[in-house]
Amino acid sequence: MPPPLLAAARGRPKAEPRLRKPAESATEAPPSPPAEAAQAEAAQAPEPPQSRVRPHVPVHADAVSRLSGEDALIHRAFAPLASHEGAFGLTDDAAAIAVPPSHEVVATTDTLVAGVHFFPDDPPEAIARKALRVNLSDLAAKAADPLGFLLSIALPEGIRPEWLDAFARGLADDSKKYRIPLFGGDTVRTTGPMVISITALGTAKPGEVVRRAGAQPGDWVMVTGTIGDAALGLMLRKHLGLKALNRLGTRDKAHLTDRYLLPQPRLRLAAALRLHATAAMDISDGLAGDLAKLCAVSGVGARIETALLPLSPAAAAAIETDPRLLERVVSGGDDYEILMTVPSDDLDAFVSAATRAGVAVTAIGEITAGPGLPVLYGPDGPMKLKQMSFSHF
Ligand SMILES: Nc1ncnc2c1ncn2[C@@H]1O[C@H](COP(=O)(O)OP(=O)(O)O)[C@@H](O)[C@H]1O
Ligand SMILES: Cc1ncc(C[n+]2csc(CCOP(=O)(O)OP(=O)(O)O)c2C)c(N)n1
Ligand SMILES: [Mg+2]
Repeated sequence: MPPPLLAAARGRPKAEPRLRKPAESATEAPPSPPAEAAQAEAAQAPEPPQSRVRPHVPVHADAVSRLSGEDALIHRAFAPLASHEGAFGLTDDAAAIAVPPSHEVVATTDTLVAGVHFFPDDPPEAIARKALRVNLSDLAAKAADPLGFLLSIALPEGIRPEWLDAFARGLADDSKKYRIPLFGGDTVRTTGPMVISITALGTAKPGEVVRRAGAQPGDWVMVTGTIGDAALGLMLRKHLGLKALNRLGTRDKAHLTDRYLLPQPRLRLAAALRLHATAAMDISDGLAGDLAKLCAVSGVGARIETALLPLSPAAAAAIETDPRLLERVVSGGDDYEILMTVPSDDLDAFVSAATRAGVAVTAIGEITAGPGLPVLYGPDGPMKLKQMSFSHF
């Protein structure tokens, strides 16, 4: 016996087909009519039915959270971050988000894998914040304003509730700090290492996004903050036993390892970038390799003076003891600073705007006619790098 609903459906008289005949269906696009005919057809066509506007319905999130362990976990850890009404308290299939009028959506995603991007025993708060911040850094490099983010997390066996609560706390802190609410995500079990993937959405006015393509010969090459701290911090974390790093004082060491753990997305630079930068990107893989990518898509070359690189006192002290560390500084990655090019006529205005925004910027070289790989001049002339940047493959 079929269930009553199915039986009723079977007994129903066939409805008139409402779709077009198969020959005209979407699988084979009909030839496009001439413009005049199309206009006439449009004039006669009935108004498309208006879709129903559904009122906002209060969400019974507590009841949902009682359904399964997975729902309870999502409700407890992540729902508090879903402050946007359109995230429906993380109880629906998808979020529905209004974009501010006359803006476009800027979308970016980055994945972090335990053992590849962070150490499994890093503090869970810091892992969460890093996962969000590396995405915010991409939005910052495009001069976009944060709108919201999606979080997918694959958890191995043995992750304790306290770990997840701390992870959620770190994420909540940064979600508030950078005013970027959680729109949704996915939580799954994995038999491999932990994987955290965040997709950040931002907004910008059409044409305002600063591209990697756009650098012009004669532009200044500039960076925010300091370069190389995180790469040296990673060496410290890996206990590579390098004298130059081990000899640093406790505060210097803490500075480098903090810079590895917690990137500082330079979102405040957005207005200055929009006004003055011809090209921009964030430095995730390493200055030399990332500049090479920017040059390649811009069809230019670059000449960098490493003596001009902004270094923290800790990095400067380490390089002074062991000059070979300069190579790590320019190619190690994990900086999450912004690399941008600025026409020489705009330099003063750009530096003033950045300074007003509280972001330090430094000119480190110039864009040359190309295309070609950037050349980095060190104390002994052009550097011959074993590799320009981190690469997964
Ligand atoms: N699996 C993928 N599917 C689609 N696009 C990808 C994928 N991986 C990378 N990309 C795209 O390739 C470009 C370079 O990626 P990546 O080097 O990771 O940039 P970023 O340093 O900004 O994260 C970006 O436009 C990114 O969106
Ligand atoms: C435990 C650990 N080992 C090595 C690194 C170095 N590292 C891993 S990925 C990466 C580059 C950035 O990651 P990627 O996935 O390439 O980010 P994207 O360029 O897409 O933003 C670096 C420098 C690290 N961060 N942590
Ligand atoms: Mg990426």
